[in-house]
Amino acid sequence: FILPRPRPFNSLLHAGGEGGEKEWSKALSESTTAAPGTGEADLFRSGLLSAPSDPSRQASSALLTWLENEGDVYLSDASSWSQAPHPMAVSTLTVDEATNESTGRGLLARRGINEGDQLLGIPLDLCMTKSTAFEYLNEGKNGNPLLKDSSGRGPISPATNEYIAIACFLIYEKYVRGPDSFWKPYLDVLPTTSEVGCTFTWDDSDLSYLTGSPVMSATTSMKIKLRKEYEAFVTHPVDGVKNRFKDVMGGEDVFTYEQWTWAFTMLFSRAIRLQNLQEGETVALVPYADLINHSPFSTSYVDARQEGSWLFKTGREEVVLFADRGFRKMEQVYISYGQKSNADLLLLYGFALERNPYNAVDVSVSVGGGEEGEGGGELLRKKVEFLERAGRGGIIDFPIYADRYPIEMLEYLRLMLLTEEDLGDRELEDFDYSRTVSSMNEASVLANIIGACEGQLARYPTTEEEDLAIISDKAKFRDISKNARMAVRHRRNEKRLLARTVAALRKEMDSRGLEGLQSRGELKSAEGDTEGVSLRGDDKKFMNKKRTRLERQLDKMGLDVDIR
Ligand SMILES: C[S@@+](CC[C@H](N)C(=O)[O-])C[C@H]1O[C@@H](n2cnc3c(N)ncnc32)[C@H](O)[C@@H]1O
Repeated sequence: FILPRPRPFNSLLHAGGEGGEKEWSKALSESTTAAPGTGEADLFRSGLLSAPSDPSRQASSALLTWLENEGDVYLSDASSWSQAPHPMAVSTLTVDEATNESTGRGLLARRGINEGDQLLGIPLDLCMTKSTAFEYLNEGKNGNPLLKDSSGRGPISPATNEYIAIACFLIYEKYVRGPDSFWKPYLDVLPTTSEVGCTFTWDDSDLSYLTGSPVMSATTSMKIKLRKEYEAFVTHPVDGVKNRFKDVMGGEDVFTYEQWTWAFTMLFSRAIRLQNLQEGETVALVPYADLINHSPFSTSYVDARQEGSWLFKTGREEVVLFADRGFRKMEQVYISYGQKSNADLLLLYGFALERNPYNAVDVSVSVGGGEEGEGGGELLRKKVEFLERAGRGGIIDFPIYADRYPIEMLEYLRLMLLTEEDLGDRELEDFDYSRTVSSMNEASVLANIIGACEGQLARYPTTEEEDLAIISDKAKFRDISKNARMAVRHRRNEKRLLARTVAALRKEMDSRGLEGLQSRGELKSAEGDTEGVSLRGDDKKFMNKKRTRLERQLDKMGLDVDIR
């Protein structure tokens, strides 16, 4: 039993609260001003909204109407009985303040927002999930035709990966159902592939600006992965949907690879993993919530909960968001997409940030110096076995941040650079690698990290200064594509981060009196003894390869992508 949602009305008799002076004056002021927040006209005057005739502004309005009509979502800027005015408004013209690049649509505070305020509540059945894909494609919900192949099965099966199910759903609704789709108002606000600009959709000319960056190999393997999934789900001669549903999906202009790439661009850049559902986790495209841009400084995350108050649960689930801090009127509201490096953001979201505390460049650390089986004495063998027992054999990627590197990396290197002399008559198990083993060992560790960073720096065809010169020539810089500008800024930031790490490590070696060991050549003999710690970005000949953070993240999405 759901009460009809009350419509706005202004009677002072229903001011709510305890009827005290404060309530009374609040009610008075709300009833005498046209709208307590910022109306669309105010936003337009401030340059935050385009003209009412602008098609992208009309598409935003159509989305809000759809949410109000189909989901009973309250998005009005007027207050109503028991309902505060909705606190946000859609802007079609947001920009990144540091770079002045367009960041597409975004949500703005239309009045002051307090920390803890609920910002939105979207019913789960207006979200695109594997379940809704099944309801619309397999069961013909809301007037959709029933899709059945020759053996009576629909396109989505329990075994279908969630991302692939939603990709199929998106393409079907946008390109097959088109104007008849229930989801049209939502599909109409989704950007194009090039507006988002994930690196796996860039052309070769734009990609060439990323030469030397670890994003390159991640991009290449993502392309390979998407192509493989396309061939398995769409064009496979027997099991592919083009063959199974020839009449609706078989045509040359639907379920194309371009549409597949667009669907995955939408998924990577705006799908949310809802964790708090009654039935566990699900991946979802959440209309309206997905208009909020990312800030690495935000601590707000979107998640699900049961609709209604703690007393009157409706049994339905909704997606909610609460403000992590106060927002001033007209300020842009941000959420966090997670603690992501610029490389991850560029690959999956098509942008990188000038200020990002989670920015990191991954360097690879491996056991064994050269070809498999080459070199390696007794001590190296023991180290490899020790690491394998600890589940850390083979190659490991460690993120280098601007101001820190993982303690785990130090521990790993201390072990790998341990000499016979350090060992004495003890076993490898007897050491506490979270502490300095010996001055010589510590100097080797720091020198190796410096070597890894310098090795990575040497892989870029341009220097940081050259990149800066390109960025500073404003007229020329504007003339290259947006992707190319992103790439140049990104590679410059990677170089800056690595150079800072090198400088900080040199300083640390100096302050700990370790620089002397290195310059006197004593380190060399220490390294010689270890027979093979190496740090490198792109060697393909590693044994027993470990997964990178991004690979693990993609694996969680059900996409087993090999990014090396
Ligand atoms: C979930 S959507 C947010 C809404 C989006 N701006 C739109 O127009 O639909 C994520 C996309 O927004 C853009 N975006 C989000 N945060 C950004 C930021 N801080 N800087 C630049 N672009 C951003 C990127 O294109 C990203 O792929």
